[in-house]
Parts: sequence; C-alpha cells; structure tokens
Amino acid sequence: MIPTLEWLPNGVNFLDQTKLPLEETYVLATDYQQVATVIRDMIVRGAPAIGVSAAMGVALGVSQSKATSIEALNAEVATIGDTLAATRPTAVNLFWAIERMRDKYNALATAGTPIPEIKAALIKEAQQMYDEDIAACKAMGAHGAPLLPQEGTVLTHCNAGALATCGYGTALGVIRAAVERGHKIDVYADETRPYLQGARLTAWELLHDNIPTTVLCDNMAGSLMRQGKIHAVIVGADRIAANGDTANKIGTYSVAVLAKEHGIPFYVAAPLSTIDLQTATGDDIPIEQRSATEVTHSNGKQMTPNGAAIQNPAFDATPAKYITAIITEHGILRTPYEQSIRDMFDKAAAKPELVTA
Ligand SMILES: CSC[C@@H](O)[C@@H](O)C(=O)COP(=O)(O)O
Repeated sequence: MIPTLEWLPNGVNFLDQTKLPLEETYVLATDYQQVATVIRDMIVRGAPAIGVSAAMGVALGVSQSKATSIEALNAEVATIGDTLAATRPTAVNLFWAIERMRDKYNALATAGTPIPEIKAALIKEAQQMYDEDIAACKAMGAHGAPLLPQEGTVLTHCNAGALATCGYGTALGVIRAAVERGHKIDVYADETRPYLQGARLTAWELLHDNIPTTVLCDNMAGSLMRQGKIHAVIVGADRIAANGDTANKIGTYSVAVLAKEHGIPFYVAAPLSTIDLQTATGDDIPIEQRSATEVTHSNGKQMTPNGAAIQNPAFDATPAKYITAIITEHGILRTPYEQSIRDMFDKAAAKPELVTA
C-alpha cells in the first residue's frame, strides 16, 4: 500500500505529494510546527490524511513537551491544537481530529494521569486513528462497490485515494474494491486545475495498482457524458453539511450538474468524520482561498498577463440534490439526507463495528 504518512520514533514521515508523480521523496516533520507546515504546503493533503496528520502533530507536540506541571501542559496543548487548526479551513477532518486528541488529553489530565502516561496515550490514540482511517476506507469500499457498474467508465475529480487518506482511499477505495470484486472499470481522472491532483496523483496511484486510467482536462467531462462515455461519477469530500451539501475540490459542482443533466449517478464517498453536523448547509462551509500563483504559474512559468485578476477558491459546495448517494463506512446515505445522516450517526453509535469484506 502507498505510504502516505507514517509515525516514526523521530517524527512523522510524509510522502511529498508536491513532487509526485516524477519524484517519490519523503519529508520528515520532527516537531508539530513542521507538521503544520507540511499540511499548509500540501505536502500531505486530502481531508482524512490531513486529519490524521494533525492528530500525529498533536501527539508529537505533546510528546516533546518539557512541561513539568499539568497547568503548563494544558497551555501547550492549546497552542499545539490552535497552530495545527490554522493550516487549512475547509476539510472538517482536521478540526475533528484535533478535537478528538484534545478530548483524550483532557480526560487523562482531569483524571490526574502522570505526564509520561499522557504522552504515551496520545501517541497510541493518533496511531489508532491511522488504523481506523484505513479500516473506514475498506468499509466504504465494501458498501460502495456494488453501486459501480460491472463494466464501464467512472469519472473522478481531484484525488480521493490512498494519497488523500492513510491508505486505500475513499472514492478511489470504492473503485479499488469494485475492481477487486471483478468489475471491469476504466477511470477517467479530471486533471483538477490548478493543483493537478487528478493528473499528478490519481493517475499515479491508480496506475500503480494497474487500474486503467485516462486523464481528462477539466473541461472535457460534459462532452464525454453527452457521448455516453461516462457511466458513473464518484468523488470524495472535504466537509459534508448536515443537509448533505458537500464541499469538495473546486470543479466538483460543475461535474455534479453535468451528471444530473445526463442521468449519470453521482456518488460521494466519505467517512462520518467528514460530516459536520454543526454546519447546516453548503453555504456555511468555509472555502479556502489559495495563492494566485497556483493559477498564474505552471511549473514556475507565468501563464497569465501581469495585471490579470485571479480567483483561486480551492473548493466548491455541491447541493445535496445533485448527489445520488453518499457512501460512508457505516453504509449508504440517500435523500432526504438530513434524516439519513442523523440515522447513520445513531446506527454508528449503537454498532461501531465496520464491515470488513
Ligand atoms: C479522500 S479526500 C477528499 C477530498 O479531500 C479531496 O477530494 C480534495 O478535495 C482534496 O483537496 P486538497 O486541496 O488536495 O486537500
């Protein structure tokens, strides 16, 4: 399996996704500030991977603390969490993971646990989140595979694969699971301007697994749909609002509208940690604005005239009405999403075990 990130005795090791597909190199973050930089600079990216990276950042920061009193450690934990939370605003998994680590810390600190034991427990918690993430991806695959065509072409946007998670992937995990179950699937990967997650990352990891992949420019999907060449669409998510509206990489909304116009099913695959019950609708999801140079420059070369105004929102929100189903690790959500989401959280609380095959 592709090693997206890994806890090591001397830090957290990240596959440098800014260098793929041409170079497979690693960046070792040896303190929590470096983990924050790795997330902000998109050396690691993708909602679930960002979440687990932040959890490991908290574990690393606490484990390196020189604090000798719980009061001093409390203050450090707050700073560590705030630093990691300030990296990227849209993927809710980041905030979910930091909160889970803070909750764990607070429970141990309140119970009077000695500091060395707190440190060990936080490292264990982050490693457990890593394992849970892979298990959730596998379970999404098991639930979602039957939705994909037995034979056909599936379009995906951005990278919601092993590289965006701790392994296996959400949307690409469903594709992997379908292929493992004998489906004959060709993948169309939108290039995903401006950061090219589709062209660089999705194509790289699917070809790594021998899954046939064709890279499309972002403006080709409509024409291919009209010709009947796309049979399903599956994407990941950065944050799903309580009503099912879904923020994902910029361009996802256009693909969803096109899919509906052409009668093609449009699926979202995401773990429950991506669903934000505190956010009512897609309009309430904060959308990250990234640097203009991602748009103006390609491989260091300027592509636009000086003076041209630039927009670079990294995500858009797709209204729930365009989404055929949301695939989670606990099962499939369908409209009306507000209700099915609430029911799924109840079901997960009552029966947390995941399907494994
Ligand atoms: C399983 S990852 C789902 C999403 O995080 C993914 O589709 C996406 O939009 C990633 O954006 P990125 O800006 O590369 O972090």
